[in-house]
Amino acid sequence: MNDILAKILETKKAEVATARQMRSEADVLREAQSRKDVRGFASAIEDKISQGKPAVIAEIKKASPSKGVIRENFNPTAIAASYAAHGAACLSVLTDVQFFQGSYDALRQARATCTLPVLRKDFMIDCYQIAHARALGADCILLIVAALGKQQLLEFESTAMELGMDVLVEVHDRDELETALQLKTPLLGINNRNLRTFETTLDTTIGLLADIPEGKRVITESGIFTREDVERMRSHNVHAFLVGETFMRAEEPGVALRELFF
Ligand SMILES: O=C(O)c1ccccc1NCC(=O)[C@H](O)[C@H](O)COP(=O)(O)O
Repeated sequence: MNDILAKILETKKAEVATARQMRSEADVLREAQSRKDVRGFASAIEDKISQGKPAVIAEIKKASPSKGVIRENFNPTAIAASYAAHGAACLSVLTDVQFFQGSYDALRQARATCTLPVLRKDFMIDCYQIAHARALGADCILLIVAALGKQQLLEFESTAMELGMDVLVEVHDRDELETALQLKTPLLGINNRNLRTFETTLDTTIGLLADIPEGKRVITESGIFTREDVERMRSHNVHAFLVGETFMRAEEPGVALRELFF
């Protein structure tokens, strides 16, 4: 696999190995288990939707492999406060340093600023990262089917759930969907972006909807830019959205959220 996802996953392996040398998994797990402050991520999404509103997972990301630096003036505290003031259901915070210029502090600061539940947006390849996510304060983790085998998905999901976190499982095509449906989590992200080619089309979400059973909450991810995009999704009964770039390019991200969705 000579692509960006493969490079990211290789880098993660080295990162986790270094982290393990700095601090044992048992120690991280103890801290994760001692935190009793988990916020309901899935329930925050359902609350919005039950009120007839779109559920927006508002992303905090400075840069990405496909777009380079997206936001120069990057202040996670101010961005989180802005999102919270303008109707976000949840936050998604990039913690990957090398490819997204994220940080653990960004997650800590964003979460400390508001009462919204927070997704640790990173590339999970090891149980160590799941425990570390909760130790940092994350309320939900992302599991990308393209990055993991079935046994890892099941194991990581159960570790996250034992720690009280929700799980967002992410797919891009029908085969990945079939695997994702074997997990317990109701949160099913469909990434409109192909993580290997960066091609992004909302047709990806629309094309998979017929194969998704009752009981799963579809979250459309990436490439949402206009009110027409939002209306198109809502006309297909998709009411949960994960949006980054559109908000990150706006002077006031929360105002951009309100204008796009409300
Ligand atoms: O965005 C990338 O370049 C990327 C590359 C490799 C793996 C993941 C990548 N992005 C993560 C995401 O999918 C987005 O941050 C998220 O869905 C928000 O998308 P957008 O609203 O288009 O910023």
